[in-house]
Amino acid sequence: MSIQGEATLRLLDKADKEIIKLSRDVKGAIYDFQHKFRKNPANPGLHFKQLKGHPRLYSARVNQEYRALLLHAGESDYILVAVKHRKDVYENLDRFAYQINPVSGGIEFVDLVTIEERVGEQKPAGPETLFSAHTTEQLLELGVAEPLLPLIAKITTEEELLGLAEYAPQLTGEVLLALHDGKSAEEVLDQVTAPVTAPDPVDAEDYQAALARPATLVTTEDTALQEILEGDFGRWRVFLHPAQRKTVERAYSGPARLSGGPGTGKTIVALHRVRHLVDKLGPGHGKAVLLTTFNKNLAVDLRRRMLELAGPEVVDRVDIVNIDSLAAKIVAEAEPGGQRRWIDDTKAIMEWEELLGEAGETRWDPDFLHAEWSHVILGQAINSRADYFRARRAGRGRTITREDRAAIWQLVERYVKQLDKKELWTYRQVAERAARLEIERARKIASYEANQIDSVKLQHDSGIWYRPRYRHVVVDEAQDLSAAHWKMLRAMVPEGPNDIFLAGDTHQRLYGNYVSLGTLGINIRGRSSRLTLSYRTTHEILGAALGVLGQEEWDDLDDGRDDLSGYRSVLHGMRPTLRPAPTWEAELDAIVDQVREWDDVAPAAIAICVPERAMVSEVENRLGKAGIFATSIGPEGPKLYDAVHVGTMHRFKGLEYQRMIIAGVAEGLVPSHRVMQYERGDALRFRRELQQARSLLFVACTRARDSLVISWHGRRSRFLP
Ligand SMILES: Nc1ncnc2c1ncn2[C@@H]1O[C@H](COP(=O)(O)OP(=O)(O)OP(=O)(O)O)[C@@H](O)[C@H]1O
Repeated sequence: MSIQGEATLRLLDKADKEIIKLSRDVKGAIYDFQHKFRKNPANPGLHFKQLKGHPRLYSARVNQEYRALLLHAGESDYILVAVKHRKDVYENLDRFAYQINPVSGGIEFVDLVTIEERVGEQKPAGPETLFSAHTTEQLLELGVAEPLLPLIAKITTEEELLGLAEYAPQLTGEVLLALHDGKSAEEVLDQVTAPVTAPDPVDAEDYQAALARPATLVTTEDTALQEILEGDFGRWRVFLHPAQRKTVERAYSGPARLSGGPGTGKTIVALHRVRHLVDKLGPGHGKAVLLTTFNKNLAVDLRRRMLELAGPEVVDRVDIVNIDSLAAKIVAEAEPGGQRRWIDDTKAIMEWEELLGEAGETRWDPDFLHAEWSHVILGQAINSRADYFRARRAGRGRTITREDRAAIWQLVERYVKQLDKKELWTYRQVAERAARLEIERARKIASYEANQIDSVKLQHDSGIWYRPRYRHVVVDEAQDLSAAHWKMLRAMVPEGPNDIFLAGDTHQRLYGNYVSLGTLGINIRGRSSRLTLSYRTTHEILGAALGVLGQEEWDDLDDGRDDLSGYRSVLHGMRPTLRPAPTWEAELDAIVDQVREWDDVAPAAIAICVPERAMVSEVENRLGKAGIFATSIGPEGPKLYDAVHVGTMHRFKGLEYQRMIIAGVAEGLVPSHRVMQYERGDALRFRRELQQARSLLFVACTRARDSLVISWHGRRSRFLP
């Protein structure tokens, strides 16, 4: 083998965990080492040499004491698998093992001594071990790393298992934890192993092929190792789960959808996907990629994370904006100088209240009329009374007569006039208008392409050349977009490979927008994938959160069903605390006590979530009086960072905290009295409202990374176990 010339040096997943713990001096030496090595592995100062009995394993000198362990992956590709003290390398070479996993096809390295130390003192193998019910063949078939089998055979406690999983190859840890959670071998094969199984037969010696597989968890960029050494390391930026990486890099022939429970990394995949698409486009093309989401604060967060992941050059080529701001921009562009203010659904319902009060109308409530107008009339672009008489009212529950329709149409006309007079526009109106403008624009482009003559006229009309707005559209929080949003997006990007990529989870739908993408020209059939491993929340918190969802059925944005089978976590911690209180006052006192008890973490690692807006300031005040700095989360995110965050459940979407208290989880609040008013009457409406209330609590519960307290006063919520 020749080692002349330049080499690549990647870092294997989990090697970072030991490197982070080394002293600053050693880290500095690794920094110099990696530069030298990449330039010329044959540099005599590196003492580069093969380890006895390990044809692919090499050591190289980092400094006088420390050695880097390098796995040769063919040609000039090397993987840094560990940095160790000299004596830990040469004294016991049997401690190291590596392989291409025959199931996943990924490169794996294990240091048996380190893992044994993590597992702790064990009793000799006996019948009482955790995995004695499983045969060696079974474990291997599931993808467990063979060199670890003797150690696995001795594990007797969950603590030992967690110790092993921390340093074992990813798949081994996932499989063992899923078995330990009580899943059958068949379930584990189906839910854990199958999604990361290599599609083609695995050649145990072809390390070059293995290096390219998503199952090989290595850094791809030179900068990653530097970031670890500088202590500025986000694992999400470099070690994608094989299922995540597959989705990031896949070439889709049309629109594709990614689903998955909370914390499975959908946003992370969306970010990586954007970078991947920009890289593939090559130079030029302007801002050819759109990255959009529902909430404004999440769009701000996406920009921050996109910068962190890909740097300003990539970000400059991406439009990152929340969907309603995008629609507003399109409308403003078409109608410059407009004076209108835009209002959200809550304000729009207040406008309905005003109108119904003035009209003395009591047959319908403001919620009902707003939904009828938004979903049936605006949603289907109905412009006349006659069309409304014929309109489909799918999913609206309560049936209405012809006379009802006539009366509703009249009220809607009055309502629209009232908004016009006040120069107001609801976001739904803006979205509909933007969709129509974009559809018109797409039509012009198509006619230009079909008939060159039109181009003269087009240029004449507007003075600009029409071209598609984007080459690729990537959507996060897709479950909350409305039909009008999708119509607008569909028109913004020409149909073709990788045109639209959407990530979302219908279990987290908070804004009542139910769509069928197929009917909106977005055909995702055959291009759907799902993530199942949560990186955020512990197994114990996930269990409680799933309990909140009950036995409801959930859609897949496309007339099919979605579920959370296989949704799991490899993180373990305390069970959530369920804490009743006699009164709201007592609950507030308990919040203060709990936050005081959590003085081992920074205030901003703690959040308190409540069902109603008025409760936010009450919590904030009470904490303030107790000398605890607290801040509320507004529409644009938290007002301050170095404080305990307090907000309503809606505000927590997409966020995460180490410790969380969800307070006020009582009947009448969760679900609210407003929801319960539909119990007698509109059955479909009631079901949907109840489902949405469940989703809201589910979202809140899944924001917690490792501690969750749920409290209530009065009667506990029906959603709690
Ligand atoms: N491959 C990974 N390696 C390390 N951390 C990861 C990885 N993927 C995701 N994470 C972390 O898991 C957490 C959740 O990720 P993300 O926000 O993308 O999940 P999500 O599926 O979008 O969640 P939600 O549906 O709740 O919004 C984040 O802290 C993220 O950094």
